Order: sequence, then structure tokens, then C-alpha cells
Amino acid sequence: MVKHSRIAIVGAGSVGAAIAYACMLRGVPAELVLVDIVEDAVRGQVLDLSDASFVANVRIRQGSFQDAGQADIIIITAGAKQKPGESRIELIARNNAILKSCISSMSPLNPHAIMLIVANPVDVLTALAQRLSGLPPQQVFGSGTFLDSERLRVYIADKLKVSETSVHAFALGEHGDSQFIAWSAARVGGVPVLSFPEFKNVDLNAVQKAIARKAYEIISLKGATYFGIGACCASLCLSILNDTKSVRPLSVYSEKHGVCYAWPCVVGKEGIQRRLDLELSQEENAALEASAKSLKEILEQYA
Ligand SMILES: NC(=O)C1=CN([C@@H]2O[C@H](COP(=O)(O)OP(=O)(O)OC[C@H]3O[C@@H](n4cnc5c(N)ncnc54)[C@H](O)[C@@H]3O)[C@@H](O)[C@H]2O)C=CC1
Ligand SMILES: CC(=O)C(=O)O
Repeated sequence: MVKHSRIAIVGAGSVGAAIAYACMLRGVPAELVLVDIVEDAVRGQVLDLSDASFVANVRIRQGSFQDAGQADIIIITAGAKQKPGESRIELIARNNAILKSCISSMSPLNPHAIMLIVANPVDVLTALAQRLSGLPPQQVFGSGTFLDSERLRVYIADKLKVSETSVHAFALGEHGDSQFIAWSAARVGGVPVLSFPEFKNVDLNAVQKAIARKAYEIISLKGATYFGIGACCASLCLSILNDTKSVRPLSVYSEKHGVCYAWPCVVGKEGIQRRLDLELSQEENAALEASAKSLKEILEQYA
């Protein structure tokens, strides 16, 4: 286990604070450094979060962009969030400019840093961050559909009355409107999810739509989502620092498609250790092609 690691969270808004809080609650073995362009806001978050640091003796402080650039893990949450009804893709112009400014302010980067992109649209920003950072691609990845897949796993667990930890199922492709569920690969205890009688009359398209739309629902009710992604990022930090080699659906570059999108990967201390060879059904493959194509069209405008 790596000790005394530094995790920099760039962007100390709702998501940045939720990641820091989740890291504290889970006892992630690292010093947390929060960075933001709004000095008072980041100072307020650090003071507030430091009141919770006793739970696991995790230290937290405000830092500079230079500090962040030397961290072991750099998490980028800086960026505009969706307004009710707005898609993630609609954030691209604003968040591409913010990403560029953050990476240039942090440079030169620790060559061994793992950079985790969380700001949206996460798949496009991940591809751009891979180019801008100059870090090896396995060290730069996005949170992808980790959060959507957790939403899916909870749905399946509730439906089948099993523990969520016994559900292996993924939403894949874009962390956004074109994502799809790999139903053919979904298993509970090795048994295909679709073979359970509880799924006999389930409208799978409606489930996929509900999972993909859950963020919109939360944003229309309370303005933002942050607890779920906080938990996902703390879990990823543990996977990296403890080299757990967990399988997560993360946004990674596809040579075949020339874009980043979510795909099951093994994550450990060097970042993405491998992409899994997951077999999809014909219909799922078509959904993946469509998702990659829509991301490529956006990426080409910003690359
Ligand atoms: N990947 C995922 O699953 C999820 C992604 N998100 C995304 O995370 C991003 C952040 O969301 P929230 O924290 O709710 O927004 P927020 O508005 O609460 O926080 C954004 C923070 O970024 C800061 N910021 C802006 N420009 C900056 C710069 N150049 N350098 C440093 N900091 C800068 C702002 O001052 C603000 O504190 C959004 O793009 C949102 O869509 C949110 C939830 C889940
Ligand atoms: C906002 C966002 O990307 C989500 O909650 O999925």
C-alpha cells in the first residue's frame, strides 16, 4: 500500500467537495489538496471538510495549481455543470476552455500522476486531457459510466432482492445520452440477469432510458448530482493507491474508434492496466458504434 500519497482535487464545488468527503469517510490513505479559482469558496470547503477529517485522520488543505500538478492523483472536476434540461455535451465549449487552463496552470505535471477526469462531457474531455497533459494514456482516464453502472446495479439488486455487490452489470459507451446497457453480459452469481423470471416482462429500453436520465431527474429536483460520483471517485482512489486491480467501466481511448468512451477496465496503481475483451450482442455492438460515432463528431470539433 502506498502511504502519504497526495490527491489533488481541481474544482472545489459540489462534486469536488463530495469526492473529498467520500475519501475521508473511506479512509483513503492520502493528503487531500483542494484547488479552485475562487479562493474564498475553496477555503470555505477546506475549513468545513477539515471538521470531518477526524473520522479517518485524512488531512485536507487548500493548494495551488503547481501543488496539484505534482500530486499522485489529479482529479479534475472544475467546470460548468448542467442546468435543468441541458445535456452534458452542451458543456463542451466552456469545459474544454477550463480544462486547458487547469492543465496549463498545473504544468509541468508529475510524469507518474494519474489524472482522473470527472467534469462533463467526461468522454470528450478525457480524450482532450490525454493530448493536453502529455501523460501516457493509461494514466489519464475518465470516470466514464461508473456512476451509471452503479445506478443500474442498484436497480437490478432491488429487483432481484440480492446484494448490489453480487451484481455484475455495466452501462457502457458515452457517459451521456447515447450510453447503453450491456444486458447480454449482466450476471448475478454467474446467472444471466435476463434469465431471472423477475425480468421476463421488464421493458429493457425503459430501464436503459431511466438509468441514462437519472442525472437529469436529480438535476431538475435539486440542481446537481454529487454524492454518487463522490463515492465512485473515492473507490477509484482506493483502487489506485491500494493497487486493487478492480474492474470498472471507465472512459478510455479506443484505437478502433479514435475516441474515449466507457469500457470495463482493470484499474490499479499504474492507472488503466488493461481493457477487458467483453463480448456484446449485435444490438449492443450497434449501440456502441452509434455512441462512439456521436462522441467522435464532437471531439473532432475540439481536437
Ligand atoms: N462524471 C460524472 O459522473 C459527473 C460529472 N459531473 C460534472 O462535474 C463538474 C462539476 O460539477 P459541480 O461540482 O456540481 O459544479 P460546481 O459549479 O459546484 O463546481 C465547479 C467548480 O469548478 C470551479 N472552476 C471553474 N473554473 C475553474 C478553473 N479554471 N480552475 C479551477 N476551478 C475552476 C468553480 O469555481 C467551481 O467551484 C460538472 O461538469 C458536472 O457536470 C457531475 C456529476 C457526475
Ligand atoms: C451529472 C452527471 O454526469 C451524472 O450525475 O451522471
